[in-house]
Amino acid sequence: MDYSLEVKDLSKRYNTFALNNVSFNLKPGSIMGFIGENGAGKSTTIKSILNLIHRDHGEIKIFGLDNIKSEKEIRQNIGIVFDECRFHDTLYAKDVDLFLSKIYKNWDSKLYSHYLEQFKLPAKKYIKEFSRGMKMKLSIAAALSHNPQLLLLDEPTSGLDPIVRTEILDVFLEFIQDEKNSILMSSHITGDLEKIADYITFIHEGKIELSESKDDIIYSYGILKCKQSDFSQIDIKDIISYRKNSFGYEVLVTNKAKLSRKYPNYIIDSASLEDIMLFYSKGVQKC
Ligand SMILES: Nc1ncnc2c1ncn2[C@@H]1O[C@H](COP(=O)(O)OP(=O)(O)OP(=O)(O)O)[C@@H](O)[C@H]1O
Repeated sequence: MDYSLEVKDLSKRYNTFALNNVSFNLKPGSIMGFIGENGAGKSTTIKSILNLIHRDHGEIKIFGLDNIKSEKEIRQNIGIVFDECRFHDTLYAKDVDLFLSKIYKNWDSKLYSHYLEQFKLPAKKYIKEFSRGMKMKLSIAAALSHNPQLLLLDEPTSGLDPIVRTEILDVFLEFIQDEKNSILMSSHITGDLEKIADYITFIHEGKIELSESKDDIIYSYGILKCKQSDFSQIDIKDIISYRKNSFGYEVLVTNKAKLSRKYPNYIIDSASLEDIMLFYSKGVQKC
């Protein structure tokens, strides 16, 4: 199996929004960060992958199987975490064990207890008395304890402090160590993805702008800075997007190394994932 997840030409139209031929692939043994501004289409894509919403067009394969025809079989092998805890407030963490053992064939109560211990979650305390961080850790413990091969995570670390986030990111890194498992994780915390993701897929207004190795993106993208009077010297073909400020222009470019030679008089700084998102969202796009 070449890919754990293949999304091809996925389209979905709502009244005022459309996913437009979304395509990307996720390799086993890797983490893909799924980024984009609010309303870009991340959750709509993840819900389509899980067949929670009806798509208009496209094909989705998970472990090489069609996500609709083989939904039941696939679900047994996927761990899901949304940004809200899906367990009822009046349950104890230990009740989740009983409940999910009836749903998942490969449910591993020992592994679940191990995660409760690792995350310092009390087995006998109402979930309504858990903090947000505790609820997220409970969701992650539950998502991992039926030994899935794919984790689909929609903002799993939102609203959590850096210590809890680091703890959770370590668990995700451990999860993919066997080279069979993989993770698709949407997040606005691009710094987290810079730490753990192997690939980044960036969606903007329902369209995939890039889906590449994180290292290639960080190596290739840059921000060229020039004075207002020099802006016309920049070849329009080299401009992805630009922003004007009081000092001059900032231009998002790719192929930083080549352009540093082409424009030796201008500074080209490295671009972070946040910069890239910002330029696509707030900059003026030229090509
Ligand atoms: N059931 C629905 N009916 C109509 N429009 C919807 C529905 N669900 C989502 N949308 C719209 O689709 C667009 C994309 O929403 P989506 O939740 O996929 O974005 P997102 O990238 O996950 O955003 P966020 O980062 O804020 O979670 C938004 O404009 C949203 O209003």
